Amino acid sequence: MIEAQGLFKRYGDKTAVNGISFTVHPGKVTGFLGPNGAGKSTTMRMIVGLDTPSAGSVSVNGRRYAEHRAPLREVGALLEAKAFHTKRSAYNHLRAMAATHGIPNSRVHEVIEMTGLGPVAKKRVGGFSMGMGQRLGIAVAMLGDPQTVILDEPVNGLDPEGVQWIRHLARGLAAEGRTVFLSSHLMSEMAMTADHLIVIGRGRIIADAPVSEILAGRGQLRTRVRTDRPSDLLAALGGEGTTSTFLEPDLLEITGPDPRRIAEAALRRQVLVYELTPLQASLEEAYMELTASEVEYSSHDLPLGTQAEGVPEGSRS
Ligand SMILES: Nc1ncnc2c1ncn2[C@@H]1O[C@H](COP(=O)(O)OP(=O)(O)OP(=O)(O)O)[C@@H](O)[C@H]1O
Repeated sequence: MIEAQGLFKRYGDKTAVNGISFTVHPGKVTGFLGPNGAGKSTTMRMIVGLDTPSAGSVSVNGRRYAEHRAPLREVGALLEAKAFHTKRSAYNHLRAMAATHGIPNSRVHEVIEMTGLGPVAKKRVGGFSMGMGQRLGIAVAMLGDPQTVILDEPVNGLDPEGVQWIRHLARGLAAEGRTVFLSSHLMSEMAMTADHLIVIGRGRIIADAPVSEILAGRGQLRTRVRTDRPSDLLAALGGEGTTSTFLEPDLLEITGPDPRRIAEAALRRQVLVYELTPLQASLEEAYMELTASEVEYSSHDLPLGTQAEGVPEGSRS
């Protein structure tokens, strides 16, 4: 279990994490979602003691990371690009890590097996593809057989097979009762992997709820309605809480009332309706709606003519 209380981090005059409190529970995959620069990596670094909070605290299984006698056995983390000794083989790298933490060599073989590194374990890490490097990072994280696993943007740069592998791994670890905390800036990815989402924007939490709840609560009800008497149907619905757009002369998109209310109004007014399609807010729509005002920079903020160029400072991934 990870518990953050009023966690705050400032770099100079930049507030990266703005007093957030949350709990990440065992037995589930919790997604940590937010646009670039939202404060995800900073929060994760504070969890594993790589950054010191400016205020507030964060604990893993009731203690701060540094207070654990064998932190590697408590928390395994994959954080951003790793600095491996590129001349060493994956096997030797893992063996050295295990040795310094009093972890038996048998565990090295287990994590190599678990991460599918077997065929390349004796090869130099310098020649590894991004996917293999990512697997090695995860093997390191799993070395201490930790109860809590933290992976920062684990699918970044992975091919579809690698993405699926991460998804299965995360779900499998949660099914074993571990606490799994994964960050991403992709809602579509998180929705397929996570049970619970903590959404962060500009250093603040903007949602903390089960994935299903976030989706259900977001996005207004929209229904596509085809009728040859659209004006009569709209009149029957009454104006309040209803907005409509004509897509074609006989096709409306109605926002507000649910499809049943629309059908009832049509029946009352004897209006023939020959299409009635509920439109669900997509995951990305729900996410965009949640974070709309929270992105550090959006393309609308840039001067005209520069919108497709460059990545503004602070919005790196
Ligand atoms: N060492 C640092 N010094 C100064 N500012 C920093 C530092 N680390 C992060 N920041 C700033 O803090 C904010 C939060 O950054 P952070 O990397 O935590 O966001 P993130 O959500 O992980 O973003 P991304 O998805 O782009 O990795 C950003 O504005 C970033 O520029």
